Amino acid sequence: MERDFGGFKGILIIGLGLIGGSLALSLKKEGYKGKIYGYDLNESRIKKALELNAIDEGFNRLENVPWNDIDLVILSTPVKTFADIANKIKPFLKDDTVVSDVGSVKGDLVVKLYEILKPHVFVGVHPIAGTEKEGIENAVADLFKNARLILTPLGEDKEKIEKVEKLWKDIGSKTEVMDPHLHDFVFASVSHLPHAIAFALVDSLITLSKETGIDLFKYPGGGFKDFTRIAASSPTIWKDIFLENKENILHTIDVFLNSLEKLKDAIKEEDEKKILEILSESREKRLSLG
Ligand SMILES: NC(=O)c1ccc[n+]([C@@H]2O[C@H](COP(=O)([O-])OP(=O)(O)OC[C@H]3O[C@@H](n4cnc5c(N)ncnc54)[C@H](O)[C@@H]3O)[C@@H](O)[C@H]2O)c1
Ligand SMILES: O=C(O)C(=O)C[C@]1(C(=O)O)C=C[C@@H](O)C=C1
Repeated sequence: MERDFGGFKGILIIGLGLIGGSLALSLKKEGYKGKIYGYDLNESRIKKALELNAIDEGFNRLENVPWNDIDLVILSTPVKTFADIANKIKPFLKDDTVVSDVGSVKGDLVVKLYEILKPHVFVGVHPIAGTEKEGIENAVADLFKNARLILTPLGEDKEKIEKVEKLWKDIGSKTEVMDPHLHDFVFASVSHLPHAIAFALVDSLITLSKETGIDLFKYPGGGFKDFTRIAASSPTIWKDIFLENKENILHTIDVFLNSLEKLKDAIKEEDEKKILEILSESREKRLSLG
């Protein structure tokens, strides 16, 4: 099929961070011929995006954006800013302009965005790719190649939804449609909980270091570093994700605490059979992931 990136002629990326920047670089690298505009509150991000040739023009005031040239807007800021941005851009949008996002939370948030933005079409998107780094200075042009991408569309405008899907397919993503609330349970489990645990694990070592006066951070080997890479992620991005997907995250944390208690009890009781059972089952599951 022809690579037309959904046929969009002008794309505005709001938030020139790791993900917005990587999307702009991917589009350029894969041969997107339309114009890419960037908007960010942080002027240094705009400057960097222009230096990297990730965008054609950059703005830090919405009034200055050439709205008549834009038929797709992609929100790529922290998720708790989305509703406010949607309200602010709505008066500027052309009738047929589509709004989409890359946020890590969908659920009630995309329902809210759909309501704010209608009659414009809003298509929720979540690329399952990223790193612990932030900002366009750390953007990666191949980030979305062969990566899973979840679409959580609402409404009936199949044509516009397919255009958004085509754009991501043309930069190499493997797309899949999911109910937005199911999405939030799934990614609370496989992404948000691991981040919460990684942050909490580092916090535990801070506490133990303070309690003992021993700087435990002098000693980590590969295990601790592998396990906690994601605790170096942006606090602002993750604060917003935790709050916006609160109920699912609270539930997954409870389940995790139960698992930890189960292991703790087996260790306390020196129940070798139980310990082996827990570790073997987990190991097998982890090995099956490759
Ligand atoms: N980092 C990941 O691994 C990852 C993966 C998939 C999806 N996401 C999602 O992508 C989105 C962006 O994350 P990121 O990692 O690129 O973050 P980032 O911190 O690298 O970039 C966010 C950018 O948004 C800008 N910004 C913040 N508030 C703004 C506002 N109100 N108006 C305009 N610009 C504003 C910041 O200046 C920054 O340049 C988030 O919604 C996040 O949940 C992140
Ligand atoms: O690899 C990482 O650093 C990531 O955290 C990427 C990751 C993930 O949890 O897998 C983080 C948030 C997203 O919304 C999607 C992907």
